[in-house]
Amino acid sequence: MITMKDIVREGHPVLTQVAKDVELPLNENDKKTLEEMLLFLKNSQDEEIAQKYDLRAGVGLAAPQLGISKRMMAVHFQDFDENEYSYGLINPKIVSHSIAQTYLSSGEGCLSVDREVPGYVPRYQKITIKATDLDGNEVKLKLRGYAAIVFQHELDHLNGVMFYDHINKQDPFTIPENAKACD
Ligand SMILES: O=C(O)C[C@@H](Cc1ccccc1)[C@H](O)SCc1ccccc1
Ligand code: NI
Repeated sequence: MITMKDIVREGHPVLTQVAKDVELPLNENDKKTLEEMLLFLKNSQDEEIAQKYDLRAGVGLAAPQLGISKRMMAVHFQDFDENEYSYGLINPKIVSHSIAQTYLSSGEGCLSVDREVPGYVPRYQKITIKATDLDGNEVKLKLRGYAAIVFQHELDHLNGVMFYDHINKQDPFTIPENAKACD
């Protein structure tokens, strides 16, 4: 099972590389890795398991965070309207997005960053993502608000971008242009 020792931390070059497309159909090794990533998120949100294995709660995980420079990501969370999202995705891409932006008023964190980095992280308010899921099906997801933020955070990892790269250097708490807080 994946634990925190398997998650690479900032400074590791893989976190700033653009990950490579994954060959389809998924080979056994990549499928196992992606299933393990989804299981890690579920374990990290289970109080007993998280305490037993000292896991930091996570709602998303990207393969580069395991030192694997491949375009695979997992998400497991409920949004503020209790819609559930639980996916292992391969070669995800944003096919359309709003001009309007959003952000979390609490800022963002990252399982690969062992420090607080205060500031607003501007993200698209609405995105449409296309990807292949763990069963080999093409999925098209229309996301907004918190769900859009989580997916964009993970997609950034596939492009070697960290959440703090988006924070305004002059004033971290500048409200992003045409943006509304999502929480
Ligand atoms: O490091 C990661 O990629 C996982 C992040 C994803 C994330 C961070 C901020 C905002 C949206 C997604 C972790 O989930 S950070 C810990 C966390 C846990 C619960 C809720 C939000 C953030
Ligand atoms: Ni992260």
